[in-house]
Amino acid sequence: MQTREIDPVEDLLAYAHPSTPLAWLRRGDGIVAVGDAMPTFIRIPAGTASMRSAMMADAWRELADAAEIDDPMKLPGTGLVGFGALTFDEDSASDSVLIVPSVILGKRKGRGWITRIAPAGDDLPQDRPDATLERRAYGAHWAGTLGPGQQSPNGYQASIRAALGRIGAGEISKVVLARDLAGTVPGGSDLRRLVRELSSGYPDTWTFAVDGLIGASPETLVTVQDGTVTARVLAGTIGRGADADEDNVVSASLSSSVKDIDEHEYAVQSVLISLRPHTRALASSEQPFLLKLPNLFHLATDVEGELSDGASALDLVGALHPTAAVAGTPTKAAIAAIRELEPFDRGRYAGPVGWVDGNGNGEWAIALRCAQFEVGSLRGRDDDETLGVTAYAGAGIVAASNPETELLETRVKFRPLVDALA
Ligand SMILES: C=C(O[C@H]1C=CC=C(C(=O)O)[C@@H]1O)C(=O)O
Repeated sequence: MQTREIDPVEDLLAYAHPSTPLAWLRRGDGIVAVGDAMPTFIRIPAGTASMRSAMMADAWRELADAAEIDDPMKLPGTGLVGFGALTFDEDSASDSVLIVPSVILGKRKGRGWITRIAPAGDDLPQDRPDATLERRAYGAHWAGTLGPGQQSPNGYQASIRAALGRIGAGEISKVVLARDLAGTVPGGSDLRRLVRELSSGYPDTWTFAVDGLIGASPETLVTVQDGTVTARVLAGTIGRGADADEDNVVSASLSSSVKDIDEHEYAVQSVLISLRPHTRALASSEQPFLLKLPNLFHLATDVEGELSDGASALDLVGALHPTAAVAGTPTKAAIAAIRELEPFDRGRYAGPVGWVDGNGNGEWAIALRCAQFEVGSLRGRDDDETLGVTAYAGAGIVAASNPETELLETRVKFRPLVDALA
């Protein structure tokens, strides 16, 4: 494979495939797979005996070890890259995937590049590596529908009450329960429009499109870059106020809410415990800070350490997932409660989504504020066939949770997707 510096491209998404975009963006920077070039898929289906993230990490290591890497730039996202989306639950019926595109365009801090990945023996262009790049005009505006999914608002509140019973009985301390919205989008929709709207409306999030999973997540599961490991833990949420004064009131109430601070602390501890064996000098701030997004405030804690054992970003994904920001505490009992109290399979919602490179560096988010589009068989599909879509949002339940407030919180978390699909 070969990476070459090119003039930075203004709109990376303009080069992506309209119906199966593969993209990872933040503040206009990022990487996208170009057009129709067929990627290589590493699919880890349901029912595999061992941990799917470990199988993926092994498959990636094998591929990376065999690759000839020609990457003079050595920036995050240059060189050999695989885009991944893993299921939340090992028992999910959905596949976990790692996709290696044959052409990638990237941009970071004013520098642009093109990466071409080809089987050994194939010729790669020596000069003007971007000569054949073609922008694709965005397709017509489209709107989708989203309505009740398998978990109704009443059903959701009933599940929260059941969870509160288990918390009261001492079985669990925290569990994150989600609900779903289901709908369709017209056949032939240019899904890049949705990705573009999410990345411009929520520039501080990781905006992703991987195998039909599209969203804008504020939560960094883990990044690894040249031996430095970071994470951004989020838990504890309140909707934005109508104006600056109301924003001050609601954000102050979140910062002082014992319930939210508790909920947050479980999530921070789960990340610290999982990262500690792989790092030295692991540090996090004592107090969470307020992360302000267009739709809500979160309590946030940034974590940073130095990698001590050569683990790859994918290895750390396996060690960290599922954190208590999306599962609960203790993990096993929380997963059992989720399986019983959520009447649907989460698929890749709340799972790890991101990329890994040939040296084990990478950026991974938790797939939140997202929807799964049924694009599995999209290429070669009839253009007028509508496309199914399911969106998900959840909330952390602790002893002091109120079912109605948590339901409202999921409504606020659905906003990015619901607005962008409307
Ligand atoms: C489970 C979700 O959010 C998690 C991440 C941040 C804040 C959360 C909360 O306050 O409940 C959740 O733990 C979701 O967006 O679907």
